[in-house]
Amino acid sequence: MSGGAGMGDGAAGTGVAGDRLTPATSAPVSAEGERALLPTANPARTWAAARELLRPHRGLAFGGFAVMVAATAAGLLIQPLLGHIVDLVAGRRPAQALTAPAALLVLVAVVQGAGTALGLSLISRLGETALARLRERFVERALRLPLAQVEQAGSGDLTARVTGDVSRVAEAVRTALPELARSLLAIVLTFGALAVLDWRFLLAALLVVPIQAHTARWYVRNAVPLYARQRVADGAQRQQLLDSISGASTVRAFRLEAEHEERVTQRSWSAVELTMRGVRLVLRFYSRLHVAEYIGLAAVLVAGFLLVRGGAVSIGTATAAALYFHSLFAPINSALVLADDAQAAAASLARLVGVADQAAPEDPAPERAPSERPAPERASSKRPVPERVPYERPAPERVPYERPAPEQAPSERPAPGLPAPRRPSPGRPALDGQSSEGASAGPSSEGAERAEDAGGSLLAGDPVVTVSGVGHAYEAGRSVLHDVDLVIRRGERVALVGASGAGKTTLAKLIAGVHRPTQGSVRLAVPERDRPGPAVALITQETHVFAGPLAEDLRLARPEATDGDLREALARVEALTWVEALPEGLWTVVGDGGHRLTAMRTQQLALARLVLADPPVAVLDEATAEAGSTGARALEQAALRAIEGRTALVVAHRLTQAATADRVVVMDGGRVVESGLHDELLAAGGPYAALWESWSDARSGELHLPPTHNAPII
Ligand SMILES: Nc1ncnc2c1ncn2[C@@H]1O[C@H](COP(=O)(O)OP(=O)(O)OP(=O)(O)O)[C@@H](O)[C@H]1O
Repeated sequence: MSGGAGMGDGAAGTGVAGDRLTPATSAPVSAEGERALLPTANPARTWAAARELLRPHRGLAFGGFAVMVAATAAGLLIQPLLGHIVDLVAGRRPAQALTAPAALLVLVAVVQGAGTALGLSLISRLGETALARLRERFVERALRLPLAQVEQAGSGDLTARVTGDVSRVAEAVRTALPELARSLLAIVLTFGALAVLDWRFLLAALLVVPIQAHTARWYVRNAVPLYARQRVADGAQRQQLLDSISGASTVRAFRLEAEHEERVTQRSWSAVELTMRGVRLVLRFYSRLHVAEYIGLAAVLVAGFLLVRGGAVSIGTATAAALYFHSLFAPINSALVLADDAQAAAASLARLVGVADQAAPEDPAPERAPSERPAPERASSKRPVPERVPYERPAPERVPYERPAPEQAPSERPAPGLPAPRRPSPGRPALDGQSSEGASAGPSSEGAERAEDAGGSLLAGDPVVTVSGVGHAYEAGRSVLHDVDLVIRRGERVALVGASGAGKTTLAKLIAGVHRPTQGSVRLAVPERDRPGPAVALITQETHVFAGPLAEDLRLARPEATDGDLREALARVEALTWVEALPEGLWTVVGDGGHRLTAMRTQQLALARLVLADPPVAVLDEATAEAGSTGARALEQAALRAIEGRTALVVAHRLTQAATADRVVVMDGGRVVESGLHDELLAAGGPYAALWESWSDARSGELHLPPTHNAPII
């Protein structure tokens, strides 16, 4: 039973256990078929992973097992001792004759208790150690999963695995596993003891085995797929709750409350329905077991009656046999119940192994630039400011969509599609394609080579970001970007504007390297700097403050920064005053459980981290969206100061950001539709002028756009 039970799960819809063609992991689609969830290991791989985890602790495993066998065997002396007492009483022996067996009973109980406690603690230690290793591996891999994969699965799936699945497996390791081992031992040894009393008792007791084996097989056959579906439904339900709650303002803005309620209700009910099916299954399972127990007990009693009548055994021996059989009820039931827990735990384990087995990224430190300084001890468990790398796809033959950079003199403007003219300049810094994730793995280095081939250094006006023929689809067949060409030149500050859903965030993420374009290429060519660091950093409004002293949070971006550097960075984004006013200044504990920071302050810290990380290219996406209008203006100023001297792409949700940019790029329907100076574009009376007008009207309160209107983001 336990073998089959332990193998529960479900690689939902991916094949049969042991089938050699079954992939080791599968990426199930949620019950609604809407999301490709993170992969789940198949049963064979789950077993193998469990064995791998236990292998280094074989000594502990054998020791624990031996102690448990000894303790259980000692416990089996109780029934014959009780039988002996029955014989003494039936033989009308004096009361003193009971003293010795009674004393032995006490001794057996003490030995059994102490042995069981020791054995359980050894087995628990074994389980906890293995679990700790699995958890470490899971977290290590989870932190390195490609963001696109996590986004596709939904963070709820990952959250469900980190919380629900980890605690289910931990609970099993702490309680179910040791108890299951104890019960299985008790069952096997008790059958042995019955044989020692008289082989005919064993025969009578074994009558139940076919019934129970059939019941167990029936249960496993039904429970395995059911538990797997339950896990998937659970992940989908959590994801829906997260989607609806975290996007509550959007849901309300677009009047989608009813639709979301409906989706939550649907997913909850599918989870409830599966749970109820599980309950009914368990009830039917127990009723079959009880029938088996009473058939078995009746058989042992009849055998005892016949054997005593034939003079083959004493009443005491028959009593001991009946007690043995009765004592099997508890371990058999508990083994089956625990097998139930083991089923659920195995399904959870398969989901953890599925993630833990994800191939480690080629780059051992994917979030860092290849030449980035060695991580100091304190930074090892934390992630730096999200920073990304360029990647390279074979660039199709295209003429880049490009307008001359505004600061260039007309005579210096390149012809459309041609690189900017280069002037010899001995003092210019050399080029390097360095950046974060995967740069060393190859693709990104091409950009560097090309840049160096082209002259080895950059001037103001040289392309730093080159987007060529880029298209992107989050889901196959549903392109959200089409044929985007864009060149951002050194030192240029480009504002990206457009209606909601135009594709601004997608383009920003592609440039920051969060996603790979499904078509075309994004190249970065950045100058080599004295201090290695990320080539490009992205700030979104989902900035995070890690729990701990504020100084440590800032040092994620530059671990070797002195307190003076931190203060300088804070001053640059106008945060130093409030930081120094905190109870312990830079050492105030912030984040969960610490001093709570407003959204605006959190954004300021993100900007200070950007200053410290000092990337040549900065991508700001909605960095000021969280703040109220006064705060937004202050943040706008802080952002301007943080990106001073960098090549920057700013997703401008307030068009004042566009008005002061070097160039405005307007997107609509996943395409770049206009590009130029604010004044030029206003004068041209095109899409930008229309956006500006509706934005200005909305700001002055003359126009109140309905929430579902395809309005510019403001
Ligand atoms: N992770 C995703 N999975 C599937 N579709 C997505 C995803 N992210 C964005 N989209 C879709 O891509 C399109 C472009 O979205 P994007 O967020 O890039 O636009 P945007 O201009 O930044 O809009 P907003 O300002 O509202 O964020 C939209 O239709 C959006 O629904």
